[in-house]
Amino acid sequence: MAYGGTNVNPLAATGGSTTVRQVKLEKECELRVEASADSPLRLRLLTGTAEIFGTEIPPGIWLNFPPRLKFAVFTWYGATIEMDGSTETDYTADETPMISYINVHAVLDGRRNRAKASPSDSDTSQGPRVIVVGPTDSGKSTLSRMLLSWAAKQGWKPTFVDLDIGQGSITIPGCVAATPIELPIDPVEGIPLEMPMVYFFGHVTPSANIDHYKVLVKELARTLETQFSGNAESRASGMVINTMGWIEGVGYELLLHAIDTFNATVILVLGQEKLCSMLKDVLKNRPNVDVVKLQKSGGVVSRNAKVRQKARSYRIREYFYGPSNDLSPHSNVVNFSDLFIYRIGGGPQAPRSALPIGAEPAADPTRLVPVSISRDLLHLVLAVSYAKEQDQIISSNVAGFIYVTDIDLHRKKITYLAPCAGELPSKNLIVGTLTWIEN
Ligand SMILES: Nc1ncnc2c1ncn2[C@@H]1O[C@H](COP(=O)(O)OP(=O)(O)OP(=O)(O)O)[C@@H](O)[C@H]1O
Repeated sequence: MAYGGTNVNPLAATGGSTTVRQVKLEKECELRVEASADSPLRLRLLTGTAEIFGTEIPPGIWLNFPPRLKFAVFTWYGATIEMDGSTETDYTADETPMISYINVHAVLDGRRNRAKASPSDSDTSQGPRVIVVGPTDSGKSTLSRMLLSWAAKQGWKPTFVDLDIGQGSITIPGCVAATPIELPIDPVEGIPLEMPMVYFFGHVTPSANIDHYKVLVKELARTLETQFSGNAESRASGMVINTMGWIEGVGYELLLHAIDTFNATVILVLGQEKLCSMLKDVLKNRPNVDVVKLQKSGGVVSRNAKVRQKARSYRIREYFYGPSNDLSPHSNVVNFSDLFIYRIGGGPQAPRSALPIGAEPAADPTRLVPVSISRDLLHLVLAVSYAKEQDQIISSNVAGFIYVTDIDLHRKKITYLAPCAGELPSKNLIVGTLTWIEN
């Protein structure tokens, strides 16, 4: 496999701006923008062709960007862009790693074509299973997005798997999820939400319950495997798997677990030599696995803990109210007895009397524990499980989420916000530590 590469060295930043203006981009250059926090920004393509993270911008049409969105408008052949509104920052860069990224896409495309050509052979009919790894803020989600959009543009239907429970892009935080990508991803609306497969972990870091996290990753992989076995098109299109930025210690173990569980065949390592050489070493006996180092883009914006927390809140808000406040969630009041709430993990595994002398009862990380309704549930986000039976809850995907807005202990009533009116698809709910303060 041959992958090219270039250095990253952005041109001088021009800082934030508020005027209507035109920006001329030379071929293979990009305009990097951070939309302002409190005023609108719109942008349109005047001449040439350009794309935002792999999705072509339609000529002449104004695109409206939500506050704080960070993105780049890249052109392969040259373009003129018009911007209207204010930005925190915007500047052009003439050195990007885009050539090396598109080279990766070309290799993946070849593999998809080979897989398509032999649909009945179970070994060769599998398209590339790409996993993108690297430290926090190395551009993993962005690269995943580009690879998916370029593939979709060519008619493939790759599956996007997002294992990043902190800053995932398929649904709310605290979940591992997958969805087929049938069209290039909309630069403003993001990943389409028609039919994602979502498993709720309920925490924003896997360290809250490593075993539970692994169980969910396995369940997701198992479900996708079943879907692939009956769908040659999805199988040939393959997967792009986005991961967390936790790459040390247990985080590294979880990366290896994900590589194994999804049978990844291409590992793209962004911006870290050490991780790349560790992975090459540990996978050297697997000739069908390629470990490829790629440059991190100079445009990737670092986000501190506060910014990440805000982004999580924003994702939850977006789930209930829509990206442009275009959805109307419903507030419902039900009796405590109408819902069965569970958490995963905790509680002694076996009574002390059943253990060998001297052994301490350990908490079972994957035990289903019924939760009695109290004011502790206030402001928590709960998942509605598809499971019909209790013992299926841990291995079931979820239908959606509710947000607890009031607990009336006296009347034994719980008030919650749900994305739509009517009864919940199931009474079995899962709770973790995912909170949200609506503002
Ligand atoms: N070339 C670019 N120009 C401008 N902004 C960019 C560029 N590439 C990425 N970004 C922005 O930088 C931020 C971080 O990128 P991204 O989310 O891809 O990183 P990550 O490695 O997935 O992060 P995490 O630490 O959450 O795993 C995002 O807001 C993204 O839109």
